[in-house]
Amino acid sequence: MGDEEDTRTPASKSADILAKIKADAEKRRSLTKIGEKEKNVDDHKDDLKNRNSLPEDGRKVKKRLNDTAEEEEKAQSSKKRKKSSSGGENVEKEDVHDEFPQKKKKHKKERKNSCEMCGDDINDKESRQVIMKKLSGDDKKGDDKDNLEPSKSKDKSPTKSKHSEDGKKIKSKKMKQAKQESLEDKKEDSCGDDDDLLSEEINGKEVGGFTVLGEEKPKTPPQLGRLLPDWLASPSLVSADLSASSPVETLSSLDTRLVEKLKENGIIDFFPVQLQVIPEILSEVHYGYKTGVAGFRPSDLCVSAPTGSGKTLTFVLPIIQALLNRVECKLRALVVLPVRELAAQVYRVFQTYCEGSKLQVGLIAGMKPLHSEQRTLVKHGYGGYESLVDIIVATPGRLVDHITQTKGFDLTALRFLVLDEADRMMELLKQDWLLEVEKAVYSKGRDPPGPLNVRNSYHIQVPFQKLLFSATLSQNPEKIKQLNLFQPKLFTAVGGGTNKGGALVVGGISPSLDQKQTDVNSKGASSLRENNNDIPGKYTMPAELTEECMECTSAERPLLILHFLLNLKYSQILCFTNSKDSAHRLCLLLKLVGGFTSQEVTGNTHHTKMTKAIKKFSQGQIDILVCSDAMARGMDLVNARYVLSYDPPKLLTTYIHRVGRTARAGKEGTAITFVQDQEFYHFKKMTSAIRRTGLNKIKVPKDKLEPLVPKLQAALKKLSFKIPRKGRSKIKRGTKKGK
Ligand SMILES: Nc1ncnc2c1ncn2[C@@H]1O[C@H](COP(=O)(O)OP(=O)(O)OP(=O)(O)O)[C@@H](O)[C@H]1O
Repeated sequence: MGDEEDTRTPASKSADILAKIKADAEKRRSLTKIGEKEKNVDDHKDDLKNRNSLPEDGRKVKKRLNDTAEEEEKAQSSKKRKKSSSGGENVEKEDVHDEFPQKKKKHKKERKNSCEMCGDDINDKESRQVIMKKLSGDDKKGDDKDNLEPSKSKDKSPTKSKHSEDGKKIKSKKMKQAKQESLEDKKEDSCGDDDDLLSEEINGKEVGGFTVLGEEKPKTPPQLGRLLPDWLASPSLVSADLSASSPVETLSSLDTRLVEKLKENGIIDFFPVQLQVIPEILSEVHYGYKTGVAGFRPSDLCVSAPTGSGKTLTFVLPIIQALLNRVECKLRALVVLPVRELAAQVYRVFQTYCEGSKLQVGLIAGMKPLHSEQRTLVKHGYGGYESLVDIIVATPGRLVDHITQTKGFDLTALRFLVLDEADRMMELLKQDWLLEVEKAVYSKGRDPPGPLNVRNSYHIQVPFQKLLFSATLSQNPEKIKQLNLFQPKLFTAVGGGTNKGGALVVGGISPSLDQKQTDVNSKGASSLRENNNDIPGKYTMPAELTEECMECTSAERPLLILHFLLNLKYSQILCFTNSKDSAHRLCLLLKLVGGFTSQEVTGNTHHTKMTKAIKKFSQGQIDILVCSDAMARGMDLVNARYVLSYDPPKLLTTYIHRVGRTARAGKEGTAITFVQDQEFYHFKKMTSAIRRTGLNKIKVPKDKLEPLVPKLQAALKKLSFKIPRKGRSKIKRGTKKGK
């Protein structure tokens, strides 16, 4: 396009050149057209593009013309300055040229040369200017260059003159002025509010014959508040303070047989969560397990209470009481837990409190082969299959195995479904175990919950109630929705105030919901939201727990353990690592040092070995039990006094469950977390939601650790022989295969 315009310019030699370029390009185009007749329009466009890129000569000419025009304008402006002013900058610039006539000549020569090359008529100023404007399309650039040119020439001069110095001063003055102007502009811009007002005033008005439409400013959206379902927003509050307990007799609705059992097992008082939740469950079985209150289906319950606050008995007791007077043995209660050791633990509690009654409890957690578990669940009688159990404690995987493979395994009479460690169970929902259970429950003519109609009003609908328990229960409505809860009710623990290490209950002591809401929105709570993407205000820590954070290097960690065991004579220590390998290595090392008893318990440990180790630890026969996070949840190690986190946990929930292995049932306990310098910030931030006071770092003086170094080094030397180097085992295996 630009080329076409140039041809239309007044007749000049430069214009001729441009015409030449155009003609050249035309030739090329025509040649390509002849050569490629069958090419489509796109090819033609490409050709035009090539045309723009091909005439290198033309570009050169354009450049030269630019240079020439610039030079000409410089000459013109210097002449004008000469005429118009007698002082200041212009005078100085004139002088520069006057002083250096050679320079002037050189400029002229350059112009002449360039014109010889391009064939332009340099005397035709008008044409040159027009060409210049057309080609460059930017007059200002040329002007700027013009302004700079004299100073450039000055710099190149062999001697520095007075004038040139003056010129510099003037230039710097100019620069300052420009700076000031730009600063003022910026100031104006930064006065946001005033500016906004101004623009609003101007907006829609006539300015210089134009209507100012103004800019559309983005409006900041109003901040959204938390909008929760009613049952989550207004939970029933339970005190986390275990000292606020009441004698077991205070629960008048509890069967006397169970009260006796409790006393036999040394339980004299009920903890707050038990005092509140047991009557709630019992109220729905007052007229038997077959109907809810007034024939309505009972609400599902969610209970969030700190670790070691007695949640297990909270569901064990009312379930047993509901089924105590049953006539026919049918599977009516199902308790699901994430791991088999936990399932075995809860199974033992059920057995303890069912002892002496006709109720039968079963365990299906994969500890025995499937067929031997099947024999304990159902038998084939005269009238078909009969259930041998009233209550089953299960892990989700094995439960699904029985639903799909065990003949006569019938869930249609199920009254209670308990999800202990419910937040973990929600994570396992991906395995669809709950869908399988619900499918089995609503089969063989049992109607799923729905509106009352003539058909279902004729026969009694056994209500199906879900009970959820956890110390870190997710109150994220999206997650909870997956559980298909029916008119759920939430019991959440609050209270206690700060514990000895500064950790506290998120929410604080709050008799009223309003108070709780205030605390929920506190700074700590908001960081919890950040960490977990969950609704805050749900995690509580045992008030008897003392938390410590020990700053150390990676190499110092085993030394610190030796210091605790050998110098401070600590015992009943649970030591958590972040991996099985790490636990294995540490346990080996500690055994090599000697002087105390240690044992390892991880996900790889066989369950009989694990049960033995837990028993020994509870009896005080093991000083330190090194474990992975497989042991972090739910395990009731009654005598654990110290919880060491050899590696700091990555998640807040993991931390809560780890430290919750101590300070249980109102007993004192200490949690010590080893934190390296670079890990401290993350750890502090992660745990900030469960503490109100700052987290203090403790350091053991080096002089206390140094005497232990030779012992550790000797053990490490032995350990290097015990643990094969990377690849050694592979090589061995490889050679075996080769053989
Ligand atoms: N009322 C009570 N009085 C004294 N001890 C109790 C009482 N209730 C439960 N316990 C004991 O407290 C310990 C912890 O109970 P439990 O295992 O039920 O806690 P939990 O809340 O389920 O903890 P976690 O969240 O870690 O699983 C158990 O040893 C249990 O026997």
